[in-house]
Amino acid sequence: MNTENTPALEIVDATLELGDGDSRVRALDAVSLTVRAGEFVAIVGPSGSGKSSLLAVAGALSNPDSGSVRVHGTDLSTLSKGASAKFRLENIGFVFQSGNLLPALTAADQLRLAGRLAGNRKVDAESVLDSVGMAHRAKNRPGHLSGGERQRVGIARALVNAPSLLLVDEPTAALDRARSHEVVQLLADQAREQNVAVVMVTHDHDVLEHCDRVLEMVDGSLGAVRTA
Ligand SMILES: Nc1ncnc2c1ncn2[C@@H]1O[C@H](COP(=O)(O)OP(=O)(O)OP(=O)(O)O)[C@@H](O)[C@H]1O
Repeated sequence: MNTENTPALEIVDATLELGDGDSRVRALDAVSLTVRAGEFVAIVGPSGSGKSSLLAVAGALSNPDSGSVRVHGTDLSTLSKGASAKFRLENIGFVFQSGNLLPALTAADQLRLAGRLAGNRKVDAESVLDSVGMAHRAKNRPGHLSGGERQRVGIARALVNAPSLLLVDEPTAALDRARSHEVVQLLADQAREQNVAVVMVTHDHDVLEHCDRVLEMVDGSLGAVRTA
């Protein structure tokens, strides 16, 4: 059911418990979230409220105990471990706190490797880097890039296989205020231009103006702070 109207992400009543015995916690408590293609959603909330757990179930990294998670119409619980890994590579992009780039590879090679891992040998690394304003740094390794530039390359790498869903974890944690705005504006631009759904977890309330919707996680429950 890969029609144009299918949401990029549809989580219904997801509950996830972590830990054992007395330390068992309900990281997700009947969480529902629908994100359309091209939409940019921010998730805020205190430490330990369940934000990373939400990204983990949305990214097919863990299965909820109950409820369902669909990415572009595919119910993630129906996938075997191998199929889940393949699905993740082809359909979901991840952006981490400080880019998480491989030190030995040039910016262009980071993208080519991500393409090859997903069976995509025809990656036009230069043009994807160009779309995030980094074509002029294609031959640089991460050690010769600024924090903001590393984050841009990380975003380009996450987009290289044209995912339906981009999951972004604290992208501005290592950046100053000006670079933070630039990187989150870039995510907003990419959501629109590539028609990709973006879910970003952040503690940085300063950058929320770039998002279409802001949701707050409290004790495993998700509520709206601002709607589009
Ligand atoms: N592997 C684990 N085993 C047991 N409990 C865990 C595990 N991972 C997380 N938790 C607990 O689950 C709850 C939700 O954690 P989660 O990491 O999703 O929160 P978070 O909002 O992302 O926090 P932060 O902002 O600090 O990263 C917390 O109470 C945490 O202590």
